Amino acid sequence: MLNEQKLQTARQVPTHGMDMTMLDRQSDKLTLQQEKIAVEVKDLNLYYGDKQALKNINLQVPKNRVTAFIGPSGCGKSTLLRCFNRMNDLVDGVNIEGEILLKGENIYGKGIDISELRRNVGMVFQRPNPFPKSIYENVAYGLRIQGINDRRVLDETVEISLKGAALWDEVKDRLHESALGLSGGQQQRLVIARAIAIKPEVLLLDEPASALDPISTLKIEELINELKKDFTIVIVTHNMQQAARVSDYTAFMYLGDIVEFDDTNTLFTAPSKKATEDYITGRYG
Ligand SMILES: Nc1ncnc2c1ncn2[C@@H]1O[C@H](COP(=O)(O)OP(=O)(O)OP(=O)(O)O)[C@@H](O)[C@H]1O
Repeated sequence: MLNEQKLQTARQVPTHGMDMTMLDRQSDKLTLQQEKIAVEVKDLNLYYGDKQALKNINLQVPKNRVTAFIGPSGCGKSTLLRCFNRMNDLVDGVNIEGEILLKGENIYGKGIDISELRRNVGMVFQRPNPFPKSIYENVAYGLRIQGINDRRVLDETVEISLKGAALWDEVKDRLHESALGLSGGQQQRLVIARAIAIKPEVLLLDEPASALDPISTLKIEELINELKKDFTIVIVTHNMQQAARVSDYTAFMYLGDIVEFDDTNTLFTAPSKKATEDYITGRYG
């Protein structure tokens, strides 16, 4: 139902005051068929005890793109994100069925090395969580636990990662000072530098800017746009404008289902499901 009339209608509905013209930044419609797929979710069900939190999820996450999960509180966004690096394994009473393929291998299969998985799939949380160590040691941490202590390699990685996280200029003269002395926005970029230092395939961002002020939020959004050149990014956000600004593809979730998944432009301007339209136009959620 992506006809011109529907597109016009969808563009006319009020969308939480969102400026939908920003979505015209992509002149060409992205199509999943033309993408390389980084992660594939197949028939994924997740139960917390008796309660089913994810219902038969099937999803292809395109490589070197930003994919956003949106939907009302409790719909399963964070739960789905945490499946990508098996963070839910840590929850008591959780039961997971189905497959998630990363580089063709089922991460829930037998013989999977969880530490190796988490090296390949990095994660950044809502609240910045730097270690109580120096800025330098925070970024070098992942290499050190791999046994890499060569000063030249560490120096180079710290510099490249901090540059990659758009933080280098602000901290290059205080690398050996405590990371806890940085502002919240700087700490979040430091945590991103720490995550990218070990060159993961996929970077999971769970509401990475929701605890930050507007300027820091903008910096994180700009950073996400840069990082997708090197990483596949999946982001959970409550903020629909943010999803529209930063993502290439968006999944709208409701009650544990993916109701609709499409390129962001289409999902926000011409959703094919009424539930999606109701959500993005503020009728519920
Ligand atoms: N550790 C847990 N144990 C039991 N139930 C849980 C647990 N974590 C989440 N849930 C339940 O699973 C469902 C999905 O939660 P989840 O946190 O994934 O939703 P969400 O869409 O990310 O919500 P929010 O936007 O509020 O963060 C909710 O009903 C929630 O109560």
